Amino acid sequence: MEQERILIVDDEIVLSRSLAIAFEGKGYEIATADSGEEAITLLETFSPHLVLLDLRLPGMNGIQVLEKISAWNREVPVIIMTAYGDTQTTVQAVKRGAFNFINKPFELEDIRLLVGQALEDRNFRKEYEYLKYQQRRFYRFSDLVGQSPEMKEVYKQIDILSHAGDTTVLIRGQSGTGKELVASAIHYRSKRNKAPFIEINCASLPETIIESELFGYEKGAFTDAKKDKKGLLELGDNGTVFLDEIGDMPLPAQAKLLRFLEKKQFKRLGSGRDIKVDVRIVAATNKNLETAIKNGEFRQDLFYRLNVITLYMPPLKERKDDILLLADYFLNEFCRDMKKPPKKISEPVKQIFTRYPWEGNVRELRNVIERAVIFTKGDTIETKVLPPEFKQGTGLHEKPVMEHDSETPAPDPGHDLKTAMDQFENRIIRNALEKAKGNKTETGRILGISRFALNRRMERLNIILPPG
Ligand SMILES: Nc1ncnc2c1ncn2[C@@H]1O[C@H](COP(=O)(O)OP(=O)(O)OP(=O)(O)O)[C@@H](O)[C@H]1O
Repeated sequence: MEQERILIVDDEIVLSRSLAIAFEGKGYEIATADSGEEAITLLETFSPHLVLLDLRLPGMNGIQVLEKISAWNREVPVIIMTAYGDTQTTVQAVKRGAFNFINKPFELEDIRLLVGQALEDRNFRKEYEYLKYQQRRFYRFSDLVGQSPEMKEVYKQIDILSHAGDTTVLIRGQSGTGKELVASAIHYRSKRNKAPFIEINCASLPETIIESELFGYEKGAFTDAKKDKKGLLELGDNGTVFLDEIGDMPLPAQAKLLRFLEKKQFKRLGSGRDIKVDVRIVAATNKNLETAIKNGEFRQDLFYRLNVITLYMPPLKERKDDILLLADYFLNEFCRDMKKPPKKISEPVKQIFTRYPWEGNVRELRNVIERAVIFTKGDTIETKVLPPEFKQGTGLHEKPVMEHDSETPAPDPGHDLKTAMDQFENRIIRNALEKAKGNKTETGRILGISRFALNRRMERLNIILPPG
C-alpha cells in the first residue's frame, strides 16, 4: 500500500524531529522543512498528502506558505500548529482553507488523531469526486433517448465500436441528430473512459486557432506564444479526441491531422520534436464530404483514414417513433430544471410534432420544448406556445432554406420583441446565404460578420444548410 506522505514545516528542529519519529514507519513517510521557502521546494519533489505547518517561521510567513500550498494543490489538507498568542493568524489560516489547528504543546495522540481525520476526509472527497465522475459517465450514456428501430441499431453499433479499441470512427448525419452524444457514449463505454473525452469544434474556432489548440505550441512559435502550451491531443492521451464538424477543418490542419493518424505522433507548433500519444479519434460531420473532396475543400487521403468505420445518425423525421418520446424527455428535463410543476403535451401539439419535418433534428425539438415550458403557465403544452412556423403551417422550415425573399419582411404582428427580432435576423441571414450560394465565408462577408459569428447565429436560429 502507498504510504501517506506528510510534510512537517517548523523551525523548532526538536519538535519536527520528534514528530517525524512518531509518524515514520507507521504507514507514513516524512519530510521536514525549517522554513517556508524550503517547504515550497519540497511540494514538487516530495509531493505531500498532508502538511503540518507552524505559522511563525523565519522569512516567508505561515499564511503565505499556506496560500502557496493551496495554489499547488487545493486537495492537500494543512494542519496548523499554533503557539500561544497566535489566535488571530490561526483564525485567518482556517478561513483560508486550513483543515484544522492544534495548540502547542500537544499530546502525540491528539496530533495522530487529527492527521488521521484529515487524511480520511481527503480520501473521502477523492472517492466522492470519483463517484460523481462515474455517475456523470453513466448519465451521459443514458442521455441517449430513442427506441425506434433506427436508434436500436445505433446502440448496437455504439456497443461494438466502444470495444473496437483504437479504431477511428466517423459519425455522419445532419446537424442536431446527436452525433456528439454518440461520440461521448463510445468513449465512456470504452476502456479509455478513465482518461479524458475532449471535444473540439472545427467550425466554431477561427482557422488560426485550430492548429494551436490541437497540437499545442512551443514558446516563441508566434508573437503571443509566451510559454509552451500542450495541445488537446496531448491532454487527451489515453482518451478520445472528438473532432466535431471535421468537414470545416482548414486544409493545413487536415494535412497535420493526417500525419498524426498515420504515425500516431505530431509536433507542437514551432518545435521539431515528435510527440507520441495514444489517442482515439472520433470525428463527425454534417457535410457531404464526397462533394467537399470534389470541390478541393477536403483531402481525399484524410477521408479514407477517417472513414474506417462510419456510423450514420438518422434524421429525426425518419424515426417518427422517437419524436414524442424525446419531447416528453425534454419536457421533464426543463420542468425540473426550471422548477416548474410537471406538464403534458396536448393532442393537437402531438399531431403537429409528428408531422413536422424537424430539419434541425433533436436540437430543434429540444429548443421548441424549452420555449414551450417557458411560455406555459398551466399544466398542458398547447399550440399557442409553439413558434410561428408551427402555427402558420407554411413557416420557414417548410420553405427551402435557400429560397430568396425579394424584400425584407416585417416581423409578424403579435410577437414579443425577441421573437420578432429573431425572425428578422433569420430572414436576413437566409437571404445572404442565398446570395452567397451557401458559402459561409462569403455570407459572413456580405453581412459584415466573421464566419465564426455566422455559425453561432445560425445555430441559435436553427438555420440549416441542405446537405451537399
Ligand atoms: N437521442 C438523443 N437523446 C437525447 N438527447 C439528444 C439525442 N440526440 C440529440 N440530443 C440532444 O440534442 C442536442 C443536439 O445534439 P448533438 O449536439 O449531439 O448533435 P450533433 O449531431 O452533434 O449536432 P452538430 O452537427 O450541429 O454538432 C443536444 O442538446 C443533445 O443533448
